[in-house]
Amino acid sequence: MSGADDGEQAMIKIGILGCAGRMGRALLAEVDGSSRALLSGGTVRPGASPLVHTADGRSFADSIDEDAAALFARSDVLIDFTSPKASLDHLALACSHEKPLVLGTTGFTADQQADIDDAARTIPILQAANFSLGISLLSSLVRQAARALGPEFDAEILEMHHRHKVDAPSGTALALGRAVAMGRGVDLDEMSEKLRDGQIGPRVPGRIGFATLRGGDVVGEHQVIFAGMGERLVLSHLASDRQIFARGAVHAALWLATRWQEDQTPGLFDMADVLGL
Ligand SMILES: NC(=O)C1=CN([C@@H]2O[C@H](COP(=O)(O)OP(=O)(O)OC[C@H]3O[C@@H](n4cnc5c(N)ncnc54)[C@H](OP(=O)(O)O)[C@@H]3O)[C@@H](O)[C@H]2O)C=CC1
Ligand SMILES: O=C(O)C1=N[C@H](C(=O)O)C[C@H](O)C1
Repeated sequence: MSGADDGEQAMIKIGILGCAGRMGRALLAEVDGSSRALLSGGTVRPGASPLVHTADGRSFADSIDEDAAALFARSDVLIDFTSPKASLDHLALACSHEKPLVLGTTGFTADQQADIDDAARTIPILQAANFSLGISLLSSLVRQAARALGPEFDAEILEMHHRHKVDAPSGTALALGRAVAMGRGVDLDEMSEKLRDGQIGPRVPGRIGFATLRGGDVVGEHQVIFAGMGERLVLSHLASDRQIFARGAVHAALWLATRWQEDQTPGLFDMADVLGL
C-alpha cells in the first residue's frame, strides 16, 4: 500500500504481547483480517511453543517468540492482554522504546495502576477494562442513572465469567462501580462492598455492592442493579463472542498509533476517547 500522495492511510504495524492466550489468539485473527494493520509479530512466555492456532483454524508462527524487546522495536503500537506482572514489564519496554501501548489486562493493584498513570506522562497508553462498544455505552448510561436515582436506590453490580478468569471483581465490574460512584459524586474505594458472608447486618446506605460468579465458558456478563422501594432498574450487557474485545482493541490501537504519529503527545486514554463519547 502506498499512502501519502494518493490519500490512502499507511498500514500500522501491530505487535501482540501474549499472543497464545484466549485474547491473544483473538487479536492475531483480528489483526490478520484488518485492511489497515500489519501483524509485526507476537510474544509467548519463555519456553512456550511459538506455533499459535486461532479459533477459526489459522496458524501463526512467523515472528512469534519470547523476545518482547525485539517486538517493540519493529512495531508501531503494541497490544497487551496478559497478566498484571507481565503488563508492567511491557510498560517499561513501551517507555524505553517510546511506543504506544494498548492495555487490556485487568486486576492491577493500586500501586501498579499508579505506575501506568506515571508512564502515560511519557508515552500514549490506551487502557480499557472492556473493549466492547456495548460496555462503553453502558458506562455512560450507568453514570446517568446513578446521578438521577441517587443513593436511595441501592446499587449492586453482578458479573459472571468463565472458569479460567483469575481476577475478581472483573475490571469491567469495577469500572461500572466507578461510573456509579461518579454519578453520585462519591469515591468508589470508600463506598464499595465486595465481601458478604455470615451475620453481616442490614445493608449500609450508599454502599456499592459487588457479586462475582465464575463457571464454564461464559465470555463476560455484567448487570448493574439499582434497587429502590417498589421498583428496580437493571442495566445489563452480555458478551457472547470474545472477538468483540479484539475488534475494539485493534480499532483502539489504530487510533492510538495514528494519533502518536501525528502529534507525539503522551497521555492516558480510554474507549470513550476513541469512540468520541
Ligand atoms: N479489556 C478487555 O476487553 C478484556 C480484558 N481481558 C483481560 O485480559 C487478560 C488476559 O485474558 P485471557 O486472554 O483470557 O487470559 P489467558 O491466560 O488466556 O492469556 C494470557 C496470556 O499471556 C501469556 N503471558 C503471560 N506472561 C507473559 C509474558 N511475560 N510474555 C508473553 N506472554 C505472557 C500467558 O502465557 P501462559 O499461558 O504461558 O501463562 C497467556 O498465554 C486478563 O487480565 C483479562 O481480564 C480479557 C478479555 C477482554
Ligand atoms: O477475563 C475475561 O475474560 C474478561 N475480562 C475483562 C474484565 O475483567 O472485565 C473483560 C471481559 O468481561 C472479559
